[in-house]
Amino acid sequence: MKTLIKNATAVNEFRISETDVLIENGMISRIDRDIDTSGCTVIDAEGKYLFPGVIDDQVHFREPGLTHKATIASESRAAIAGGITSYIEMPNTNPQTTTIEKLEEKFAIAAGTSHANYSFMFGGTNDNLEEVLRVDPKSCAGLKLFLGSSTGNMLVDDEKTLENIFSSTPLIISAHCEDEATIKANLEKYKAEYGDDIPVKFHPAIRSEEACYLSSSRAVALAEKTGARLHVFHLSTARETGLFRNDIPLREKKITAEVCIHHLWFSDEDYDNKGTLIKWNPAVKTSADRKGLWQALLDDSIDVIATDHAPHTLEEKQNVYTGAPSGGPLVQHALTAMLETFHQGKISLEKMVEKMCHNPAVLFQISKRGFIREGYHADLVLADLDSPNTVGRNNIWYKCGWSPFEGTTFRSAVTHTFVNGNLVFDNGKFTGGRHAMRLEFDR
Ligand SMILES: NC(=O)N[C@@H](CC(=O)O)C(=O)O
Repeated sequence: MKTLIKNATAVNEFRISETDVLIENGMISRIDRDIDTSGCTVIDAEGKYLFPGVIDDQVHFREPGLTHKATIASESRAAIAGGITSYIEMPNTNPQTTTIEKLEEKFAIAAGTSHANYSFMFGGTNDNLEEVLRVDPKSCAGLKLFLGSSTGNMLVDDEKTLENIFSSTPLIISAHCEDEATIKANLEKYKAEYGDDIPVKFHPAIRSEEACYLSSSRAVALAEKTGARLHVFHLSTARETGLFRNDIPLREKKITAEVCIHHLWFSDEDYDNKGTLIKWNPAVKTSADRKGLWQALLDDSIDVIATDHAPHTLEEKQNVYTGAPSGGPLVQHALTAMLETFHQGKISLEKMVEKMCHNPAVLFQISKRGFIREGYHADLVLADLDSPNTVGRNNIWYKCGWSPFEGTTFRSAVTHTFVNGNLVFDNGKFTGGRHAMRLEFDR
């Protein structure tokens, strides 16, 4: 079967050009103008933008064990509606992904239910170093370390263990960096004044800039000392961005950084209106922090944009501060939110594609994805940049049924998503059928 995407405006490898793209056997077989339509299913992409499928390097899909919040099936479906065709999922499930057996169980669930291409992070703990060292770097995306506590109680705080992990694993270490002692001391201070019902606007004072900087700078120093390959997840402060280099190409970096949609979009001015719905770890901080993150993204100190998609039920989120879990769902709206920032003049389409599609593939050495290239898997997204739509409960695909963007009108819409050459999302409808594959790595 041949599919031909006709007259698209492709954004790829720092160029924008009019082109046709021919798909055969799940792969991109030709990129050219005026490709012959005979024998092809033709997708008219006139006036639409074509991007490589987005690769999200940090999601929590809650399976196994937390399926009242989300499942691999439900969230990967929301992901393809949002143009995300591949994802890397985190180990803070129940049971945690801290043995090779548990890792393979997750791969089995994804093989049977995922709508988008998948891989997983192995979880490091204070006491599973031996198992970490058994993980084949080709078998999964990398090693996740929670250097600050968050959903799922996976804090790694034993200094000796950390140093051992950093100096011995060949895996890419992806770290959640927030200093636990600082957070605890801050929390006690606010609890003394407010009890459990702390106004959520103090979340960034509790999970403070200092907590982030202390932990990120320690992780970076440890990586420099040991030669470990470190990727710092979800930077949330301007100050942390100074820890990362932008004078060498990504392929040569041993220490890299990610920023998430919510830290680029929201600021502490939004707590009054959104409350615990925008309670994330690390916390959304000041507008000056947001500005610093944008600057670091554009000057390449930050390499990747991700979601940290972390759904909880609305009921859970509506608890008072200490009981409301941190995290929120984002995969369906990440690309349209970034396209909105393009409309606002904050980023070029080429840069957006670099940070959401190319760089996650390069950074994790994902085989044949992340670019529109002949011989690559046909993971592709078409978007209409002039199709205003408002996020509301009637058009949200997350199992939890809510979004921090509710009420927001985006000017752009994802119209078509292809996973491995198959049209899986077509003008607001899922076509049925699953065509996802396990991600492979060129390591
Ligand atoms: N980001 C969050 O606030 N929450 C995440 C965990 C995490 O990444 O910290 C979750 O799994 O709920």
